[in-house]
Amino acid sequence: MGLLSSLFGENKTTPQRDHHTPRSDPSVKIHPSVDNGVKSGKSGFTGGTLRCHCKSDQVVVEVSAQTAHNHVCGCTKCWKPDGAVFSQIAVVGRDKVKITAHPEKLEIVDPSAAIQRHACKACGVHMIGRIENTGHPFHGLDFVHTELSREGGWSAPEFAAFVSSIIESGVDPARMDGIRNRLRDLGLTPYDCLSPPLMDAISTHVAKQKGVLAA
Ligand SMILES: N[C@@H](CCC(=O)N[C@@H](CS)C(=O)NCC(=O)O)C(=O)O
Ligand SMILES: [Zn+2]
Ligand SMILES: [Zn+2]
Repeated sequence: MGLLSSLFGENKTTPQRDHHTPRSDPSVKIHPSVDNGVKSGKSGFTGGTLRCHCKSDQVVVEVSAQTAHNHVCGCTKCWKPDGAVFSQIAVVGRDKVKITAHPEKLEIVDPSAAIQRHACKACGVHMIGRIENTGHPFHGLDFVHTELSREGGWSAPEFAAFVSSIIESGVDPARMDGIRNRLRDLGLTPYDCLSPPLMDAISTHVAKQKGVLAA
């Protein structure tokens, strides 16, 4: 069935909420950091140390500030721990991020992507996502997975991004209602791109670049 006929045709495949549809699917492994409830961040927290999953010669990244805009992401590009359907990812100023051990083990997963994800060649964990394009709305921010640190107190995930994209990793579309409701139960409002404040920030940046809004 084509895309349009699946959306508008008689054989509509999008599941409708009825008594067979679970309100929430607590069996889904969203991400280990949120599956037992979202932990709050600590005020006054000033950063910590991220380590890759290698048993020896770990890549180490020092982050010397609290993160912001932490969220879970369902896209296929962000690194996820084994068994998780979502990644957990936050941003921090790139001047607060330093690779302090084994930078030679890092490689950029996709140099053509807007976010250059530096992954450990040995264990596959993404240590930083960096934007080199100075015109990008998020230039100056690095993306980090704070679960790679032993410290507690990092900013808590606030929402779920790119939720529909989990289907691209093989999740059955029929489970989407249950998974979105599980995210809502956890306090992570599901969006199919980024959250409204972040989408507004991107469009504000683009509007200023185009000159339709005062810089
Ligand atoms: N549906 C796509 C979405 C990919 C996507 O756009 N990811 C977002 C969220 S991380 C992004 O900002 N990508 C920029 C990039 O990867 O460089 C997928 O799952 O692969
Ligand atoms: Zn590693
Ligand atoms: Zn992502």
